[in-house]
Amino acid sequence: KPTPATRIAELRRQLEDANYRYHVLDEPNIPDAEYDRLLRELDELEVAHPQLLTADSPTQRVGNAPSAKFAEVRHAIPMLSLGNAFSDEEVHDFVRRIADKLKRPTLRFSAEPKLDGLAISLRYEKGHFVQGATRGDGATGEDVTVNLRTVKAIPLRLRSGMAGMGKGESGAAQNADEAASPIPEVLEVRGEVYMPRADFEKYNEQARLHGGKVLANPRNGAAGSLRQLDPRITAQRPLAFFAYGTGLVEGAVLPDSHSATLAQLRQWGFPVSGLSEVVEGAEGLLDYYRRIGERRDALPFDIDGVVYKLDDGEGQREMGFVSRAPRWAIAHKFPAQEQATT
Ligand SMILES: NC(=O)n1nc(-c2ccco2)nc1N
Repeated sequence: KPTPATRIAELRRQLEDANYRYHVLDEPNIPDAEYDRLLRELDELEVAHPQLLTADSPTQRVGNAPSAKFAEVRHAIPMLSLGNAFSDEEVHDFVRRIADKLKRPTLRFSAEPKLDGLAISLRYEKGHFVQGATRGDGATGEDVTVNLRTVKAIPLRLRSGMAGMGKGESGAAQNADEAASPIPEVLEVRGEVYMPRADFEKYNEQARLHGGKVLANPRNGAAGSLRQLDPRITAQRPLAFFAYGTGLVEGAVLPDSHSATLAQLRQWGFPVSGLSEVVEGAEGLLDYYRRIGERRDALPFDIDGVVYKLDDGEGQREMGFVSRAPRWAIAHKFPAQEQATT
C-alpha cells in the first residue's frame, strides 16, 4: 500500500498527464468522471495530510476569496500590438519591406490564426505558475493570477521531459524531439484566453434557463470571465487558452525560431494552435490566409484574421519595432462578420 506522499505524487502525475492529453494533445485518455474521482481522492489525501499540500496541486485551481480589485502588473517586456493588413497588396508590401532590409530572396514566416479572445501573459518561476496578467495597454496590465489558475488549459507547472513517463516506458522511449530544453528560471508565455463557440452557446443556454448572466459573444465572455473579482465565478466559465509567444526568458536559451519556440511550449504543456504553419514568401502567406478563411466558420473558436510572423529570431531582431508594433509581424484581418444575434 503506497504511503500518502507516494499516492499524492502518483495522483498529481496522472491528473497533470490527463490535463496535458486533453488540452494540448486533444487526445483525452480518461473520461471526465475518472478525472473527477482522482481529483477527489487527491483532495481527501491533502486534507488529511496538509503538510503535503502544495500551491500547484491540481486541487488548488479554484481560490475561494474574491478580491476587492486587481493589482497592477508591469510587463517586463511590453506586450506587442500588431499592425494590420487588409489587402493582398499590403501583405506584399509587408514582405517586400522585410526582404529589402534583410537582403534575402526568400523569407519563412510562422502563419497563425488570430484568436479573438483576451491577450494575457503568464509568468513561471522554476517551472511553477506564479503570476498572470492581462495585456492592458501593453506596458501594464491587471493581475488576474487567481482567475487564470482556474483555466485547466493553463498548466500550473511546466511538464519536464520525464513527466510523461508511464511505468513501462524507458528513458529511450521518449523520442528524440521530446528532448526538451531545460526549464528556465523565469519564463513568460504570451497567449490568448478564449471561449470556444460551442461552450459559449451551451453556457448561454443554461444562463437563460437559470437566470445567469447571458454573454454577448465569446470574446466578451472570455474578457468578462477573466475580470471577475471572485475566482469561483471564473471557474464556472468555459475558458480555453492557446500560447502564441514568449516574453521574458531567463536562465535558459529558447530556440531562435518562432515555430520551434511554439513546439517547445507545447512540450512544456501549453496548448498551441494546430493550425499554425511555416510558409514561404507572400504567396505562402496569402495561400494560408485563403485556406484559413475558407475554414473560418467551421473552426471551434472565433478568429478575426491570421497573424504572420517572420520565423527566424535573427531577422526579427534586425527588423525591430515601430513604436510598439513589430516590423516583422502583422495581422491580416478578415472582413467583419455580421455577428449572429444571440
Ligand atoms: N490573437 C492571436 O491569436 N495572436 N496574437 C498574436 C500576437 C500578438 C502580438 C504578437 O503575436 N499571435 C497570435 N496568434
